[in-house]
Amino acid sequence: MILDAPAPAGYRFRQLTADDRRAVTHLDSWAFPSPADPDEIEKGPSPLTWDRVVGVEPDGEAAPDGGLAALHASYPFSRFPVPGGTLPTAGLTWVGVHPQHRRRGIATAMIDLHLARCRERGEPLSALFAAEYPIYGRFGYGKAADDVRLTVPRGAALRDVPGAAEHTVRIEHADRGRHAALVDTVHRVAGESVGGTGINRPGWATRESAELQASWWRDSTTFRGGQESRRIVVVERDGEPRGYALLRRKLDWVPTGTDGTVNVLEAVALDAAASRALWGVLLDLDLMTETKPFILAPDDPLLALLRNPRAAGQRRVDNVWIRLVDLPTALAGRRYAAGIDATLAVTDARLPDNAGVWHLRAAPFGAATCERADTAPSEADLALDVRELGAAYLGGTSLAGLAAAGLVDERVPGALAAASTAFGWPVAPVCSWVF
Ligand SMILES: CC(=O)SCCNC(=O)CCNC(=O)[C@H](O)C(C)(C)COP(=O)(O)OP(=O)(O)OC[C@H]1O[C@@H](n2cnc3c(N)ncnc32)[C@H](O)[C@@H]1OP(=O)(O)O
Repeated sequence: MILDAPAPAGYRFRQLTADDRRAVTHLDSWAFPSPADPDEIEKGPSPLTWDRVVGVEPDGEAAPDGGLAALHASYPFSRFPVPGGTLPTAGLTWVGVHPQHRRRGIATAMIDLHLARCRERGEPLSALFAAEYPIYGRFGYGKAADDVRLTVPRGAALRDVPGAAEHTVRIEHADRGRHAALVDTVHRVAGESVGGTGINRPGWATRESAELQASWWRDSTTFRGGQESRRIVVVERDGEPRGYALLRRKLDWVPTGTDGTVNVLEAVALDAAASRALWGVLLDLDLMTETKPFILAPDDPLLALLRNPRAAGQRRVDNVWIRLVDLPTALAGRRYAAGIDATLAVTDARLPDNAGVWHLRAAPFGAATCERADTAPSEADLALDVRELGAAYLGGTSLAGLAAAGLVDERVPGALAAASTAFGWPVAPVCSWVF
């Protein structure tokens, strides 16, 4: 794997291994302050796949706590959902620079190395969750999905769905041995066929690696923030799991009675009836005053089932960001919601191979091709930066909306409406968990 990319003067890259766990934990606690003691964190499983973890060390004398000035890593998503299919994708994560070493170009050098390694591994996309919104646009990542955060009052009325009452409900302590297979299967199937429609949900990454699995099921008191241990609600029909929710309740006793919150970590259902059955439980737990789903797709069934969604105080938050690393493979690797035959003049300051004019052709919901075009950029149908292509890639950001903001240039009249429709997708992109 490439490591000889240039680091800023005075620093060098080093491939890390599991033996570097202590240094990684300490650096991470500098980058992301947390009340958790690094020694306590070290006792649990790490989510990292070590051959994807690269550290930055200062030349000369090693600093304390393992000597790292910075690190970054990526999660392996071999089947990352894109519109109508999947592509190998690197989930960039754990990007952190010690406060003493920041603003010297270390993150920039790490991301250049990350993109080079993605290419070497044959990953045409990189995805991430941004700790702060302004960081990643400069590196060619576009905000490709939003999620919705709600606070639903207890007992909020839901519309009826035929068949919901035919579900049985289990409420149990969440346990990896007992529930991991159920959670993985329902989660995967729900992403492949949203609500049983047969349409997939772009961005719906699965926790593929053994390391991510182990870390996901960890339930240390250190990270509970005063909440109970993790519980699971499973709804079943004819003995088959049709949905689940992972949750933690928090209860405060106040002079007027009780003030409790149901924090829902992840709620997934395979069809409308299962969704209605699941939320019926989650919105009516004793001693609770409100239910807070952590991440919901903007088109999650709950929003349509609530009789008064306005009362749940909806807030949209940026979810997955996408970077096209290998542009032609990425554009040919998804499906399009309408036929498209267009030339795109693309700029990409970090990966010049992606720049130039590309000819994208696809039948509606069919296979696509993307080839270099012998067209002058001034004569291409549309012109845009790779960042905007990343924003539109999962189908959740409209090219027309970006054009209205001056970020996409329509050079041939009519091309924008056609391309914007084609780049859309019937189901909103989202990832149900933060990586
Ligand atoms: C996918 C993930 O892992 S998200 C996690 C990101 N990490 C964190 O938020 C942890 C805390 N922050 C940090 O560790 C660091 O500040 C980082 C990683 C965000 C940036 O590292 P640095 O080495 O300081 O970045 P670098 O020096 O390469 O800066 C490059 C440019 O980005 C800008 N930039 C860096 N961080 C930020 C930020 N948080 N907000 C806005 N701009 C930023 C710099 O000003 C610089 O701009 P310029 O090129 O116009 O001068």
